[in-house]
Amino acid sequence: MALLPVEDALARLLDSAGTLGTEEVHIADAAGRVLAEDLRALRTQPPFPASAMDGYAVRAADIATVPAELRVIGESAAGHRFSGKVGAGECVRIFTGAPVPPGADTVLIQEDATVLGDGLIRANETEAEGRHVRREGLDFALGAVILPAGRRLDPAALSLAAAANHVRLSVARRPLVAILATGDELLPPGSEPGPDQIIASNSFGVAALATAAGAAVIDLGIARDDHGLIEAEINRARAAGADIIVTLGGASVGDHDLVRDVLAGAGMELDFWKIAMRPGKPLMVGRFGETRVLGLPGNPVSSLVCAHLFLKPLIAALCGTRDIADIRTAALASPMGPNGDRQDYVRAKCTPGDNEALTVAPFARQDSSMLSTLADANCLVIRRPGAPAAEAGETVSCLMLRQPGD
Ligand SMILES: Nc1nc2c(c(=O)[nH]1)N[C@H]1C(S)=C(S)[C@@H](COP(=O)(O)OP(=O)(O)OC[C@H]3O[C@@H](n4cnc5c(N)ncnc54)[C@H](O)[C@@H]3O)O[C@H]1N2
Ligand code: MOO
Repeated sequence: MALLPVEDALARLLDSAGTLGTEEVHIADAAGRVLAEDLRALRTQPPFPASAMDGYAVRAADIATVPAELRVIGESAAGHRFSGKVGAGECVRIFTGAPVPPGADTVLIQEDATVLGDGLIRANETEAEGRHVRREGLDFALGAVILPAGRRLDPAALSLAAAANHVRLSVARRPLVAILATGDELLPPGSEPGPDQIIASNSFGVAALATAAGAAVIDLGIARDDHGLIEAEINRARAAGADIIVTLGGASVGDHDLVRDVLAGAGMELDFWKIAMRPGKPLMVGRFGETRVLGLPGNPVSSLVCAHLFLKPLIAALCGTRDIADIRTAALASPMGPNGDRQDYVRAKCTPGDNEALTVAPFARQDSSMLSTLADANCLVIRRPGAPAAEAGETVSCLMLRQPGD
């Protein structure tokens, strides 16, 4: 039977994945969270016509012909407005951010004025009306939608929300991701492995990816290849209220690959198992009601590549937003052979050239057990199923894992 294409697998995974409800968080704790509803300004910014420069608040008509002498009748500083009005032949010393007093319509920067003493200045340049004046509401007006629902609260969004006087924000509840490693051979880092043992690594990368994507994570540790032990951990994840259960390993066809059987026995509804992808063929997706299950293959590279392609977008969808993969085109530094029938994600390194155009060098070794090559890669060259051989210099698509050149 033909394996499920990657795009179809992703569409099925994301189908009906909506937000998990909302909660309020203090703005200081809201970084990376996703707005649950449109955010409206609670104030107008700037709340008054404000000077954009240090200088003198003047009437443009008074300096239409220069040089022109003006009388300084007061000062307007940020936080301390001048309470009077500027009349003909008058001006007010003003600083950046300060309210422009009534009567004045322009700010003459101080570089264009000479202080004459006795409360007088001389304007040496003309200035158009409204110059260096930020009109009231230039940034946003009371009641305006400043950020849409679904916007991730990045640095600019957080500062904007704060400027609009929000202190608590309604955000999508974080999905809870429970991660379970399986395998008799696995020990946690810091252990002294026996001759047949290795260190369980996948949970750490997958947890980091899930956290960065906006999830809360519980690490269920390592279950041995034992039906009862794996089932106990799955039950623990469900009791903890996991929205996504991620299993690592045991997803393939070997005699000790028990995960799928255990999950099925526990009542998981299997959506699909095995997809047309390399690495990551044994990916398994199912659900216990609203709890989604993502069975990632045990090979470390397969686990992380699947987490990038499937776990990240699923977390984003459950947060009410979209994960848009960073895919760039690059010229191949060396030729690639024809691809097989699975979509291949080839570990590679992208480098920007003089004109910013990218060149990508695929690595010779593509074993899905090799974390050293994955850590060295800054991108994955996407090779379509059945893609013909590609010459050096041909353009290919690269899924970025880090910045090019990094
Ligand atoms: N006869 C077949 N054999 C395999 C097939 C197949 O189609 N037919 N598929 C291969 C592919 S592709 C993959 S990927 C692996 C996936 O197997 P599992 O998901 O069952 O993973 P395991 O067998 O448990 O482990 C594979 C490998 O990864 C190591 N591992 C597992 N968990 C971790 C962890 N948390 N941290 C670090 N390393 C881990 C494990 O020791 C094994 O070396 O199956 C192929 N076989
Ligand atoms: O597809 Mo497996 O994930 O090649 O190593």
